[in-house]
Amino acid sequence: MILMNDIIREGHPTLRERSAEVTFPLSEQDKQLASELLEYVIHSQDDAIAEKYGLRAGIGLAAPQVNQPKRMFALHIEQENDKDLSFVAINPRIVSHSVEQTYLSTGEGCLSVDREVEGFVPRYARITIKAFDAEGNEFKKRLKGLPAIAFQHELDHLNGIMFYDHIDAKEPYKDIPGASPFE
Ligand SMILES: O=CN(O)CCNC(=O)c1cccc(Cl)c1Cl
Ligand code: NI
Repeated sequence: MILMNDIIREGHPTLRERSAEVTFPLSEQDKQLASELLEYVIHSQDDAIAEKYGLRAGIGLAAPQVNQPKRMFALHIEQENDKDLSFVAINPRIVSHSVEQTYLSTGEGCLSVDREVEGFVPRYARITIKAFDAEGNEFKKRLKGLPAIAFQHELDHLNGIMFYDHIDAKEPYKDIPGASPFE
């Protein structure tokens, strides 16, 4: 299982690389990686397991964060209407997006960043994505709210982008035109 000391931190060059497309059928290693990424985010949100293994909570985890520069990440977001969002996205891409932007009013955090970086991170408010599952089946989703924000945070990791790259250093809380905050 993935533990905190498997997660690389800012300064490690892999975090600034563009990850490579995954080829199908997945190798056994890539299948294992995909399931371990999802397992990490699920475990990290279980207080008992997180405490037992010293896991810092996350709603997503990208392969480059465990020094595997491959285009895959996992998301696990429990939603009120218990329509949990829980999946691995392989070779993910945004196929369309709203003009409207949003941002998390609390800002974003990252397991690869051992410090608070304050400020609004502008994200597309709504996105249509396509990706493959571990069996090679392509799927399409329309996301908004936290799922949309998290998907963009993870996709950035596959392109060597960190969340704070989007924060206006001079005015971290600068109003983002036409954006409604996601509270
Ligand atoms: O790349 C994934 N991580 O670094 C996991 C830790 N960060 C989070 O769970 C997190 C926290 C706040 C906002 C967003 Cl969008 C995300 Cl993703
Ligand atoms: Ni991150």
